[in-house]
Parts: sequence; structure tokens; C-alpha cells
Amino acid sequence: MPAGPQDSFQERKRRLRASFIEQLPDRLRQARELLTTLTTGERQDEPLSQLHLIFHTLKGSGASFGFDAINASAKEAEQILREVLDGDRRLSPHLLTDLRRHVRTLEELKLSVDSAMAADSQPRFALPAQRAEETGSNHRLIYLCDDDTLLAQELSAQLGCFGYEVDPYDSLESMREAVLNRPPAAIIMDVMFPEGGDAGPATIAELNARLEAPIPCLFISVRDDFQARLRAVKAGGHAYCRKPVKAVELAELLDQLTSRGAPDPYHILIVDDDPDVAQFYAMVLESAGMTIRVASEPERVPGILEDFDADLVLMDLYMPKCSGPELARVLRQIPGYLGLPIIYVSSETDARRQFKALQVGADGFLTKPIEPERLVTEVHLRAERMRTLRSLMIRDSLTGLFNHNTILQLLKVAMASCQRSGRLLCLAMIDVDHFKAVNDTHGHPTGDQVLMALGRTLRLRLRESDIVGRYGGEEFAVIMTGLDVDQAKGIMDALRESFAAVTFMADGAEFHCTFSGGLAAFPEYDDPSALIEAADAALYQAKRAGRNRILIAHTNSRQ
Ligand SMILES: Nc1nc2c(ncn2[C@@H]2O[C@H](COP(=O)(O)OP(=O)(O)OP(=O)(O)O)[C@@H](O)[C@H]2O)c(=O)[nH]1
Repeated sequence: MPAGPQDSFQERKRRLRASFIEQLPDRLRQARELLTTLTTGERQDEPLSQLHLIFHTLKGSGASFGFDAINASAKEAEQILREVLDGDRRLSPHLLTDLRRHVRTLEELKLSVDSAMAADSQPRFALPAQRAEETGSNHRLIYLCDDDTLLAQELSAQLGCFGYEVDPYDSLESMREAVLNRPPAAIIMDVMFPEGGDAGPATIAELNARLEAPIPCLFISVRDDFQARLRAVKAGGHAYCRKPVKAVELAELLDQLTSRGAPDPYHILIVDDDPDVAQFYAMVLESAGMTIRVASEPERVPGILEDFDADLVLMDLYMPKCSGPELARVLRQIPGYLGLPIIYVSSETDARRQFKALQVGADGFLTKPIEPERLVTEVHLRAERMRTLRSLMIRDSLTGLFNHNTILQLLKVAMASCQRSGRLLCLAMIDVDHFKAVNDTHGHPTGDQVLMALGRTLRLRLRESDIVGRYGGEEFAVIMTGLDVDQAKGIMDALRESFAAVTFMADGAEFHCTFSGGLAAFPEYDDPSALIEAADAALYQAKRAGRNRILIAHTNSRQ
């Protein structure tokens, strides 16, 4: 039952319920047939398990779709079958009669369900609200207002090296006018102006009162007293930096204040043999902005996971041929899926059974029926934690770039992909010049600032498709695809010039840093180790040739 995106949530749910009702007689017919094969006194696990699955599914789906009477009757039948399967009860003529009675009750319910659905025009749940932070602007326009004209221009130029478009203003009036004409992504504001000791915060407070939405603002000032800081907070300031300010710190803060573009939606895989229930959960999670894949057959899950980078798997507990815990165990034995969060969604309420299912390495249990709001919250929280953990594993903590192992892994993947598609690929190895001297002269923390600044410059100035990593120490690696080596050199040279223009400050003294780079291209070097070795050799040549330059590696035949 494909539903177009234009369909309302309610309409889609109505169709799923209709489909459930349509399939009900078939399911009950199967139950009846299985009942005829059962004879009292004997253990017949196969038909009993099948019957149990039918009632279990009806119980869960009935609850999910709001058919309380179906849920109640199926629940009783399921309980009987569970006890017989566990050996706690014998299948007596009396129990068989009971089971037949439940099937009959369910068959009769069908009519009342039809009429109940017609009367039920309102959904039983509220649509989860779209998360506010997932919408927003992404532009990098910043206004900087300081009556020290030189400082305003200097700082604006430096922030430009971090990928920001900064307009400097030396008067409150000119900035006020600019904000009202074209609101920026954020404002950097001095505190003291000729108009008064806290004229900066006063202007921001006045502007925010006039604007529909306040503009993120960070204050810079020579003042460090509590009153100045309090005034800035009351004006809505998000950060306060004492002068002299470091461009790299401001860039860091601006990144936090302005990066409000929609994040990559969470990828959720739903495994449920009941397509209506799976579609229902998919619908709820999609409406909260998540990307969903559905698998009705457990054996398809490993294949799907290969090309669907799932943040979390929502899994049914009872499925024919392969149960949820069995599937969880299969996944845990595949390298790469050891940490993948697996959450069961089931109407199983028996704590002992839930615990047993969790023991195979699953991360949680959601009991049906589950309110859409709660489903979204639970999935969101767990997927978010997964992303954070994964990020810690693959990123370098100082620069936020991919770490050594990850960049090697990504290089292999990118080269294999370029091999298939025939695209070009270039690897640049970059190393800060005389970095030891930076540490020795200004101290290790200042050295760290330089590495952070270089990391930022690379991340913000390169394309989204370029892969940037910290290869180790003061060495960085950049993977660029779809470019020839001369184009890549042009880009790296522009970055080199930008970085050389950044002014660093330590103990009141200014200094600048440069970097050298070596470039090697695929397919000229068609193996990851050879490519890295060639780029490294070119970097070494660049150092020997005087530093602050990019050299290209060529195979012997071309040298
Ligand atoms: N601050 C800081 N320094 C680091 C870090 N990792 C490595 N280093 C330092 O980076 C310096 C690298 O120095 P060298 O390899 O001798 O080279 P260099 O001084 O950069 O000179 P050239 O590469 O020849 O231009 C060493 O002093 C390391 O201690 C880090 O995370 N933070």
C-alpha cells in the first residue's frame, strides 16, 4: 500500500488500519487450520509456535492500531499457547475449545472493527513536533562592530581565513542599520563605545527586541568585571571573550553559534515481519525527520546494513524462521555491527522473556503499544548517543577531524570507489612548518591553537565531499575526488595562503605559521600505501625546497 508524501499522517494511518482489517480474515483462517491439526495430550511444537506467532502479532498490531478488543482477545489466546509451549499446561480439550472461542470472537469482532474505524476520525496520538533546531539558516555572514577601526578590520580579515564573510563596522549606528537591512548569522560586538561603557550590549538588546528572532551574539571587551559580563548576558549574549581575542577562538564560537543547518537525519532500520506495523513505525519516525528502511525478512538485514548506514535497528521479537534475538546474535557476530544499537519492539510484557532477549546483546525493549511521541524520543536519544560514540571513535579530539585509522580506512574506500567509477582522486599530505619552534617559543597550548586553526581552515574551506583528517602530530591528510592534480594544487595553494595570513597571538606577541604539502594522484599511484608514500615524499621535498609550498609527486617515468 504505497502512500504518497502528500498524504496526511492520518490518511496513511487509516490505510494501514484498513490493510490490517483486510488481512485479518486470512490470519484467522490460518489460525483455524492450525487448530484443526492439534490433538489433545500431545506436544506439537511446530503448529503451536505458528499459532502463538499469529496471536502474538494480532495482539501487538491490535494495540498499535488502537483495536483494543482484538488486542485483548489475542492476548488471552497467546497466553494459553505460551503456557502450553513452556510445558506449564497440557493442551486439554478445554484449552482447545478456549482457543477456538478466541478465534470466533476475533472473527465476529471484524464487523465491529469496521464500524469502529469509520467512527474514529481522530488519530489516537498527536504527531510529534518537528525538532526546531533541525531548521535554520546556514549562511556564514558575520557583522563585527568595534570602534577600534583597525582591530575590526584586522579581525574580520582573520576570520575570513576561517571561512566566514565578516563585515566590519566601527559605529553602532552603521551596524544597527545593516542588521535591519540584512540580518547576519551572528554578531561580534564590542562592549564599550563612545556612547557609553555598555553601549554594545544595550544596542544588541534593542535590536533583538525589534527583530522577529534574536541574532546570536558574542561580545568582545577589555572589560572583565562582573557587571559587564552580566550586562552582556542580559542582552542575550551567547559568549564573552576578553580582549585581546584570538581569531581561532572566535571561529570556534562562531561555528557553534551558526552551524544550525539540518543535521544528517538519523538512519533507522525497522525489522518486522508484519508490513503494516513496520509501515506504521516508519511513518511515525519519518514524520520526525528520520530516514527509514524496512526489512520484513530477517535474512535481508545484513545486506541492507551494508549500504544503509544505520544508527539503530528497531526489531520485532517474534518472527517466523528467525527470531529477533537470533537475528541480533547473527549481527553481533559480524565485525562492524558489534556496537550497533538494537531495540526490540514487542508486545511481550513478561520481564523474564524480555531479559533473555536482551542478553544476546540488544540495547533496549519497547513494549507495544507505544505512543508515537515516545517512539520518536526513545529512538532519537539512542541514535544520538550512537552518533556521539561513533564520532569519539573516528575523530581526533583536538581538531575534530577524522583520526589516523579512519582516514586510512576512508582512503581505501574512496580509491575503490574511484576505481569503479573512473573518477580521479588526489591525496595531499600537509605538515606545519617549524612547528617544534612554535611549541618551544610559545608553549604547547599555543601549538594546539595552531593545529586547531589549520584543522578549521581545511574543514571550512574545502568542499563537503573532500575528506580531511589529522594523520598524526602536526601532519594532516586531505582526500579530494573528481579533480586532477593541478586543480588540487591550486586549491591547496589557496589554502596555504589563507593559513599563512592568520595572525596568532601568544603573550602579546603576534606570529604567523605556514605549512608545506605533498600531492599524489590516483590512478598514477593505484594503491593506498603507494599513494601515501608518494604524497609524503613530495611533502619531504617541499620541506627541503624551503617550506611554505606544495609539490606534486610523479612516478619515475615522468620525473
Ligand atoms: N602542540 C602540539 N604539538 C605537537 C602535537 N603533536 C606533535 N607535536 C609536536 O610537533 C613537533 C614536530 O616537530 P618536527 O617533526 O621536528 O618538525 P617541525 O619543527 O614541524 O619542522 P619541519 O616539519 O621540518 O618544518 C614536535 O615538537 C611535537 O612535539 C600536538 O598535538 N600538539
